[in-house]
Amino acid sequence: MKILIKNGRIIDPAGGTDKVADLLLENGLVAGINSNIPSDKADEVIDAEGKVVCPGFIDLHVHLREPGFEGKETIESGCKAAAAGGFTTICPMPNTNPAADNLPVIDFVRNTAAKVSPIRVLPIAAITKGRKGQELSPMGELAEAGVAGFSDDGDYVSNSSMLLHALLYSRTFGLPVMEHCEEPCLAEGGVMNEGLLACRLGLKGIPDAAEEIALSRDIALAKESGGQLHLCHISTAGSVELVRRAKAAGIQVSAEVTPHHLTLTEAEVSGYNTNAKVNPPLRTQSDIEALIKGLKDGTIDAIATDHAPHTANDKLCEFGLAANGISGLETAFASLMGLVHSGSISLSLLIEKLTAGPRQVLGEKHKNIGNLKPGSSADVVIFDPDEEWTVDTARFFSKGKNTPLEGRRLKGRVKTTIACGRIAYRE
Ligand SMILES: NC(=O)N[C@@H](CC(=O)O)C(=O)O
Repeated sequence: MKILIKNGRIIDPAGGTDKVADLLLENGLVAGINSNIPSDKADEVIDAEGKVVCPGFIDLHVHLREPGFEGKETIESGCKAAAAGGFTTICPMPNTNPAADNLPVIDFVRNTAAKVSPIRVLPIAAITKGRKGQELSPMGELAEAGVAGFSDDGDYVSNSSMLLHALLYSRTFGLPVMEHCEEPCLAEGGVMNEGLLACRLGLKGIPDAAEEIALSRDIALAKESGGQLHLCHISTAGSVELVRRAKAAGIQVSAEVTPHHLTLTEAEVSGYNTNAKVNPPLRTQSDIEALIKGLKDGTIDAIATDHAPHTANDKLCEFGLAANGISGLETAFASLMGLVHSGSISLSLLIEKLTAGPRQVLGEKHKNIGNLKPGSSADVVIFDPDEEWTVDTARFFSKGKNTPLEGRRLKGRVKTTIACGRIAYRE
């Protein structure tokens, strides 16, 4: 099977490419980039004039909810949503029921994905059994089975000795330990960012310190162990500075930020909108500025959606009782394009943080994704950077309609997603 993508602006940050040319995909791999590749060579020709062609996006952090919470999302609905969002590789988190802390659950996720998913699914296994923080999961067995990393996401591994050992083991596996940094005593009962607005709304806040204390301890443990620490969804200016200093000191640490923490502030919560309730909470404009600076100077390695779908009932309730999370796969790219259109970041930086950046966190084993070098996996997204559209959750592939972006105009639209040389999504 040969697919020829003609006359697109090909941007591949890993290969330093940014030019108008043709891209040929053959037998699931990138065959080459050239000008005027003859069309008769291809089974399918896609006209990409005026569009951008880049490596398929990689999302280090999604919640697919299956097994256990199929009312919120299934592997099939989540993977279709991902493909529609331009993602060709996603890493589902293990906070399912049962938790993905053992081989049968990991196998179930992988086998189901193999049957129903148009894109690549690289599951993350739990750090501790049942994500309870008491006893390590069989990390060696899970690593051998090919999981992409370890995380108790949704919960912080409070026991320092437990996390130290997980980091020590991660060294032998060459896999990231992905931490949800939240000091539970400080965060307890909090439902939004701590500050004046929380006071005015009468809601209990979560202070920056809850994230920063947790993250500081984790950095100390990464230094102690030499393990590969990855910090999930960092959200405060203080966290950016702590990661910056850790990297400068040579500690092996990487970090991700979500599209919502880069584009939305706590003001979204003003009308007690439960669709803006998320963990970590939406913060302030100065946090956004620090996070963008962190993307630009390399402190933050990747943008990850933390796609957290919930049912309508999970959100149709008092603010304090509503579930945390934003369904993000289908709006991530376009909402981030807002940062490009406003001049806050460049298009190539955005693409880098959705492709080469997360690829690096996954390690050498996955070096054939996140770039368009010949021989790499034929994972490609074609998008129109200027097309405007209105978010309509009724049209989401995701079962999770929980987004504060409903009805918003966004600029930038995914047109075609190709994963492993096959069309995964076409508008
Ligand atoms: N990010 C979220 O707001 N929610 C996550 C878990 C979590 O990180 O709290 C979820 O699984 O729903």
